Amino acid sequence: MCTAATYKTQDFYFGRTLDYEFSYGDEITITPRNYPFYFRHMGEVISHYAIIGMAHVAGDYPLYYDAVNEKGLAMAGLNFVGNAVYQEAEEGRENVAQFEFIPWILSKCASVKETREVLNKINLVGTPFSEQLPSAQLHWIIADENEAITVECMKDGMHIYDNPVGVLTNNPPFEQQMFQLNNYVGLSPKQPENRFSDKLNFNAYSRGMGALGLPGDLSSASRFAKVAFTKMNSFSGTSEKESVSQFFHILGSVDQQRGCCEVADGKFEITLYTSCCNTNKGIYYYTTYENHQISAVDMFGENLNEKELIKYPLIKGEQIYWQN
Ligand SMILES: C[C@H](CCC(=O)NCCS(=O)(=O)O)[C@H]1CC[C@H]2[C@@H]3CC[C@@H]4C[C@H](O)CC[C@]4(C)[C@H]3C[C@H](O)[C@]12C
Repeated sequence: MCTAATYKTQDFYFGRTLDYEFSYGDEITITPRNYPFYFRHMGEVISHYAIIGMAHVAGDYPLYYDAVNEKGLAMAGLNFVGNAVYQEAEEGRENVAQFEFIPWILSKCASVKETREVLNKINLVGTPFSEQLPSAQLHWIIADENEAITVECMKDGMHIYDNPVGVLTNNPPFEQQMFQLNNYVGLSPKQPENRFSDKLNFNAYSRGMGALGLPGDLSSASRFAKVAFTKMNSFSGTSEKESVSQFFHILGSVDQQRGCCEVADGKFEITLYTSCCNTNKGIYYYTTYENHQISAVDMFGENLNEKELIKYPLIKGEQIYWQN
C-alpha cells in the first residue's frame, strides 16, 4: 500500500509513502533537461523540463515512482491492482507506455491545466519495460499548487477525476474512496458536543474524542480517510522547516510498522520510504524505514543542462545524534 498527499503553506509540498515488502532498489534521481528520452511509441524527446524524484534506474532509464519537475508539477504512481487496465497501441494516437507516464507528463507539462490537454490525447498502453519488469498496475495523482487530479485506466477506459482532497491510496477506485468520506463527516478535531440525547449526560473523559471512529488500520480505504482527515485539519507554521516537519507528520499518520501487515508467511509490508518534495524549490526530502533523519537533495544544486542522470543513493541506517 502507498499513500500520497499534497500540502500547501507558503510553498506547495507533495509526497508519498511507499509501502511494500521489498525494495526494487530506489535512488533519488534527477533527469536533467538534455537527457534524451526514447519513448517506445513516440520517438525521442531530447530536451525537456528537468525532473527530480524517486526512481529505480534500469539500463540508464529512470523508472519513476514519484517525481516533480522544475515547473512545480508533481506526479506519483500507486498500486491499483485488479483495477488497472491498459490499452493496446493504436495507430495515430499518442501511445505512452505505463512506465513512461511520469516522464511523458513531467517532461512537457508545467501545470495540471496543461496536463489535462495532454491526457485528452494520450493512449496509455501496457507495453512492458522489460521481461524482468512487466507493467505495474497503478493509478496516479498529479498535482500543482492550484489543483490535483487522479488518473485511473480501467476496463471502461481512462478516468480523470478532480481530487479536491489531494490524497491517493490504493483500491477501491477513487470515486468510491471519495464517497466513503461521507461516513466520517461527523468527525472533528474539537471535543464532541452531545447530540446523542439531551436526556443523557456524557463525560468527555479524554481529549481527541471528536474524531473517535476515524479508522486506524492499514487497509487502503482506512488510510485514505485517516490521511484525508489529518491533512485537511493540519495546522502548521509556513516556514520551510515547519512545513516539511508537518508534512512528515501527516504521512506519519498512515505509517506501516513491520509486523502489522503480513502479506505472506513471515513477510511484512512496511513503509520503505516517505518523501516530501517542495515543488516550488525542487527539493526532495525523504526518510526511510530505518532512517528517521530527514535527508534532502536539491535539484537546483545540480547543473540541469546536463545529459546524464544524476543519482543519489538513499541514506539508510538510523542516524542518531548523540548528545553526550
Ligand atoms: C510496488 C509499488 C507500489 C507499492 C504499493 O502500492 N503497494 C501496495 C500493495 S497493494 O496495493 O496493497 O496491493 C510500485 C509503485 C511504483 C512502481 C514502479 C513504477 C516504475 C516501474 C514500472 C514498471 O512497469 C515495473 C517496475 C517499476 C519500477 C514499478 C515497480 C513497482 O510496481 C512500484 C515501485
